[in-house]
Amino acid sequence: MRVLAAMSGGVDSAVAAARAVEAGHEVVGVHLALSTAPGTLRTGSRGCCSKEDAGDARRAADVLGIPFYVWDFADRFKEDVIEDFIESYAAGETPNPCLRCNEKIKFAALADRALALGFDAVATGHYAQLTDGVLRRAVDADKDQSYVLGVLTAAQLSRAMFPVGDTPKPQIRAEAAERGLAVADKPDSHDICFIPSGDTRAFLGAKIGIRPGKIVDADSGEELADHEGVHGFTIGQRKGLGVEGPAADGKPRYVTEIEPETGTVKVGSAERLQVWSIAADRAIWTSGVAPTGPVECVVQVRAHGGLAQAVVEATVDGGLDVQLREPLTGVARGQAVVLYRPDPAGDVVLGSGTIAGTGSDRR
Ligand SMILES: Nc1ncnc2c1ncn2[C@@H]1O[C@H](COP(=O)(O)OP(=O)(O)OP(=O)(O)O)[C@@H](O)[C@H]1O
Repeated sequence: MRVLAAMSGGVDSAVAAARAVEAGHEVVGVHLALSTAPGTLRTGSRGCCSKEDAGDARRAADVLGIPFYVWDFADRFKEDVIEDFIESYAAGETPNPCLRCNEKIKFAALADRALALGFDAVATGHYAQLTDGVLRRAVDADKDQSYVLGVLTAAQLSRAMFPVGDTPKPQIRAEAAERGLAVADKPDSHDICFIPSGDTRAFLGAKIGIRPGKIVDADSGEELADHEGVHGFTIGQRKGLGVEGPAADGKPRYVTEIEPETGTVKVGSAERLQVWSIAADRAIWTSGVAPTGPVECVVQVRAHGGLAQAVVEATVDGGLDVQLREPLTGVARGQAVVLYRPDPAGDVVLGSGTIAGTGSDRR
């Protein structure tokens, strides 16, 4: 096969490319330039956008003896990932930009170009397993990225390869060292690649500006404080509320509701966070076919944790109706609900939807 290896400059994608070569594929490496101003980005740390990362990717490709190119996808990334992220937060949601990047950039724009150039597949260093179109969690549970890949359609999965998903991360580092790849000890990337400071609130504040609103007690309706915009909050957040002390009953307060129209952020007790049902839109079924009846699943509602047994049904408008068998907390609009097969391994991805609403009544 002709395989395009997406090389970030990190250790995982370098080993992924190496394994694709070793498997006998004809491999070409590509680094995506995702920032419109790479020169202004930090050195020393990790992310998607620095010149240093492009150089590391090129050196890895040299070691592997494969052709290497840098493709400029900065405009697409800005439009489809960064702007979507900002708009989603401004609308009171909590988006996951990695998920959007997989859906719109790596396995869409990049894969489309690869296909047009005669490649059969795109290989990445994502930690997930893919066999005969079946997407599964990675062997290394701590590194598993199946959640952010759960948005891929059957067609997108049919041209993807995840060569490192069957191996624990420490082994990948050891393998990189054995292969003479200089990135073997490069630190893992963390957080959001286009916010190198890690300060999401400051990033959003600079982009969205100040949109004042009130923090209100969810029980009494009492106004507790002013805030500078709903983009500073996420469901389940406890710290940084700017509200003095606990509630009257002595219990800590959490963000329980965000109303973007009025700019109201409601805070209340942990019990108010309990969710028993989820409405999602933009459903995707990895098999390519929506089931006709209810399906038993294990659902995951954020990148790390947030797992529960559920019964899921496809809705006529292309969404999902998720009825939980046990309550979940911290379920935010804009995040994905990813569905896993409820067998003991619980590792096969069945599909996903984007969380559009939640309900607190048990059906
Ligand atoms: N700028 C980029 N150019 C090309 N491919 C990229 C880029 N950023 C990410 N990727 C691809 O997407 C995969 C997952 O990205 P993620 O940011 O989660 O990687 P990572 O955990 O830092 O892995 P790595 O060690 O390869 O950087 C990478 O392994 C790589 O294949």
